[in-house]
Amino acid sequence: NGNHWGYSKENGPDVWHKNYPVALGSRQSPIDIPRQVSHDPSLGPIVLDYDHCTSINISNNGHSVVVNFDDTDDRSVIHGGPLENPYRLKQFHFHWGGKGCDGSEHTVAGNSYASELHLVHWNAVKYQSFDQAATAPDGLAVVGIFLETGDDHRWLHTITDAMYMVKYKGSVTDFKGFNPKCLLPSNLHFWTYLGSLTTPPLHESVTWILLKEPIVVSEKQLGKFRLVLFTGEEEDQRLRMENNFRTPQPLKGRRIRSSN
Ligand SMILES: COc1ccc(/C(C)=C/C(=O)O)cc1
Ligand SMILES: [Zn+2]
Repeated sequence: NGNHWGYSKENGPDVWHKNYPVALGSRQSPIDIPRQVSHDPSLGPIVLDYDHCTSINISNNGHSVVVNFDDTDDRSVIHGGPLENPYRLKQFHFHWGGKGCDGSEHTVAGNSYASELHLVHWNAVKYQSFDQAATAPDGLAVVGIFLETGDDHRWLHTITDAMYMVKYKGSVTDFKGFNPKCLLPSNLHFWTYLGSLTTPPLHESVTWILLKEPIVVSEKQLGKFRLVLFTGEEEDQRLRMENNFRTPQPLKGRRIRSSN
């Protein structure tokens, strides 16, 4: 409908609760990760089995740039850590800021990063579809990876080179043979807590697994994210896609656990 949600003053995170009252719920994301988090020795390592993953396409959904995967079987799953089942990789996408500004969603001791990558997975053991899992309290698992600026990232160019193909909202283009394992930091130590999607419908269905170690990308590579537009080719307004992040939400008594 007309006033579809977005990231501007009129349709952004501060007014999402009008159409999505769960925005004021008890397990919303993102959150700030405090300096001291309880270490849980019973938390095993997170395992990402992406060796046979099948990327399909890259698209601009008007809110982010999304790489979609074939999730018709268990070819790419994560398991371990806080998870009781394997969760299937569905898609990954990014959140970022404006030029020279930070754009992560989660913060660490009040500090933001330049950008944040979300790898979205769903519990295909308990649920028949992603949409069904997306509304269940243990339906989704999202791995969050912080991006900080520095040298060029060796593999990110395959994604940033495809950005000009998805400049406009609603555009999609083939994107095969990409394995997101190349976007992981060397160390998989993580924080984990129960939260939600960070965009509408904001379902409280996500087990968050946030990696402590950021990956490094260059300002030039991040700049290519900002060539993408929120708006469609047919719209007269051309709005650069940037600052597509929600700010930290109240913890409301939730426990955050730390792996090693
Ligand atoms: C069922 O509709 C959905 C729409 C968006 C999403 C995600 C994956 C949102 C987010 O990344 O915050 C899930 C389901
Ligand atoms: Zn996200």
